[in-house]
Amino acid sequence: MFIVLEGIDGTGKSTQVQLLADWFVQQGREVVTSREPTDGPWGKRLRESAATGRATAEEELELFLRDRRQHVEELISPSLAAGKVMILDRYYFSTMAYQGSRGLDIDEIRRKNEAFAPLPDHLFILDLDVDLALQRIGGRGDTANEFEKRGALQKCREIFLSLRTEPFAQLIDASVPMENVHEQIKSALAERR
Ligand SMILES: Nc1ncnc2c1ncn2[C@@H]1O[C@H](COP(=O)(O)OP(=O)(O)O)[C@@H](O)[C@H]1O
Ligand SMILES: Cc1cn([C@H]2C[C@H](O)[C@@H](COP(=O)(O)OP(=O)(O)O)O2)c(=O)[nH]c1=O
Repeated sequence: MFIVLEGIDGTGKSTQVQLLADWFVQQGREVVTSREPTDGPWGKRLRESAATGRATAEEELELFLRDRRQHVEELISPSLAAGKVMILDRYYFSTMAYQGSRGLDIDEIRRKNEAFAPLPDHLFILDLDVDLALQRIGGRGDTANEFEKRGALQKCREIFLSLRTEPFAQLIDASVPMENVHEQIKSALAERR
């Protein structure tokens, strides 16, 4: 089973990945969790470029694709082939949202990814107001840099919301306490099994 959690920064993805993984382990399932960008060489370069000043959108897209190709080959596909539950914190829907918000063509981003990246069985889109998300990660959105970030995140949120009609997608209200978000995800899984 391949499960992906998406949403803008601060929506609670890494919190929910951990809660969900613990729940599957309690059911006796073997679980693998991971995240993108990865901790591999391409992912490290992406985090560095974010720290040292941004690459162009095209360069970023290229790096995310390289990082993801390696992730699929080395971890995602082998884990699924072994019958494990694979839970990911971000996947190519983040590329559609973030690099799409920088002006790249969203359908083309999707095509380039789906050429090699398997579709998830479940995509949970954690949705939260941008101001609340920024509050959770400690940014108030009132410096020039944060103001710019706020606008970009707003676009990302809209792109994530547009994915809710995908047959494998489920919109999750991330504004409620974390235990309640976890319950929403578990009941969506139970309904679709
Ligand atoms: N449902 C929730 N309500 C309030 N705070 C939350 C909730 N879920 C997570 N948090 C807190 O918000 C912050 C961001 O959560 P995190 O899981 O790191 O988000 P993400 O991985 O999406 O960036 C953390 O401090 C976390 O403890
Ligand atoms: C996977 C992915 C992430 N990103 C961005 C989203 C985040 O701002 C950043 C991820 O960095 P990370 O440090 O993992 O942040 P978070 O804890 O919020 O997930 O990279 C893209 O722009 N494109 C992508 O394809």
